[in-house]
Amino acid sequence: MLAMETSPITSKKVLTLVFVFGDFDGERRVLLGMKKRGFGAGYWNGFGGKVEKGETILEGAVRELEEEAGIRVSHLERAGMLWFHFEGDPTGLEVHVYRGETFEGVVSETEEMRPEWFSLDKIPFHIMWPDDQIWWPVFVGNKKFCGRFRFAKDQKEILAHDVGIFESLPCEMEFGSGEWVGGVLVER
Ligand SMILES: Nc1[nH]c(=O)nc2c1ncn2[C@H]1C[C@H](O)[C@@H](COP(=O)(O)OP(=O)(O)OP(=O)(O)O)O1
Repeated sequence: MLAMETSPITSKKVLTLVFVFGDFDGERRVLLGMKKRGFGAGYWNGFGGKVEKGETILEGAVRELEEEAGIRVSHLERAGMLWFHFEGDPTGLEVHVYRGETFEGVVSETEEMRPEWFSLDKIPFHIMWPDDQIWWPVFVGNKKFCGRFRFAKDQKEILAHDVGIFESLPCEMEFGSGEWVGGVLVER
């Protein structure tokens, strides 16, 4: 197999992604938001965004959830880390994924997101980032995970990826380490 040509990553953006789960008469659901503008507009996703100067990643996650869905959480569990690299873009994304189980306040639509509860057997993967269906089963299985995805320039096609289950986070795997070979990540 030939190594695929990749463009280098020279900087990264640290982002958060929060999924809140709830029980509705015994049916487990997850709160997703339809992104109304910006990066990933038109996709259902968890809530999150950039971590600001002076706040921890967890604080950033809590703030974004309140700004985008109107709810406050006192506890979020660290669930996974995802790295994204788009061909031709030197800035990689380091996304910290969190899970929440309880919250205060009323779920509300905001300028950025239209929230809706989805039963776990009706997750709208066809209207989500294409990587989501790959790591989702590990995430809902309550395993800690790390995943790396290399997207084509069109931000739709996944050229290479791998997802691993880890005992604890951050995982030993590092963003940008290893070499992408024909869809499988090969460690250097
Ligand atoms: N491939 C991917 N799969 C996924 O599930 N979530 C992704 C993703 N790539 C990015 N995200 C998430 C991380 C984060 O929660 C969100 C992007 O947040 P941002 O706040 O950066 O977006 P915006 O362009 O709206 O930013 P602002 O310009 O600050 O409003 O999308």
